[in-house]
Amino acid sequence: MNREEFLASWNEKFRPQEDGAQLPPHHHHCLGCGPDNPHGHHLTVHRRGEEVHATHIFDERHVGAPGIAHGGAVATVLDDLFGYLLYLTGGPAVTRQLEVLYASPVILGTTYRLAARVLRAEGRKLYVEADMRDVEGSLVASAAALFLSVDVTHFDQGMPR
Ligand SMILES: CCCCCCCC/C=C\CCCCCCCC(=O)SCCNC(=O)CCNC(=O)[C@H](O)C(C)(C)COP(=O)(O)OP(=O)(O)OC[C@H]1O[C@@H](n2cnc3c(N)ncnc32)[C@H](O)[C@@H]1OP(=O)(O)O
Repeated sequence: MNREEFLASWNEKFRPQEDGAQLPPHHHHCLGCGPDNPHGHHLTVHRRGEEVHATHIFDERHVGAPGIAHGGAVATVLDDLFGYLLYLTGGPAVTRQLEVLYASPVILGTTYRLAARVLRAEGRKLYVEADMRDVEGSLVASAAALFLSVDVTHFDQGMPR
């Protein structure tokens, strides 16, 4: 994707999103949510009020201990979910710090429900939190993160030269 395409898709993504709307992937190859990434989680995320929600099933591509999701894969999904809050706050930001609490093993092939929300915004800083629960509602993981808002030129660093 070149810079012009990037900017065009950016403006489209950051339009206001109605409550209940399915939110667009960060981009088509995003590890968390890109539909065209064969290694990815293909996260599908909706706006629910001032939160973002997703349902996810980890599979053998995400294995750590046998039958259990790798902690890095769980962190990927939580971090990517945070990235969807940016559609509600209205501008780009990136993860500066991420803390994950692993409350119980995340079992492959099992449905989990995730939700994330903004706790507070202070200038460029966005403090966010998320939780992941089993279908009975028990907490299996939670995360807290600091995102820092960036100008779109931040992403020039990854553009092909
Ligand atoms: C190609 C396609 C396109 C299509 C379009 C879609 C693309 C979508 C892309 C993006 C959308 C989101 C996608 C989400 C995906 C999931 C999230 C990720 O995986 S993000 C990737 C991982 N993260 C990084 O790669 C960041 C790497 N880090 C950096 O680049 C820098 O560190 C950065 C930009 C985050 C900050 O650098 P500074 O130089 O701007 O900031 P300083 O000056 O160090 O700090 C700013 C303020 O923050 C405070 N601060 C810093 N750390 C703090 C901390 N731990 N606690 C409290 N305050 C802290 C500082 O004290 C300072 O505060 P004072 O302004 O002085 O008041």
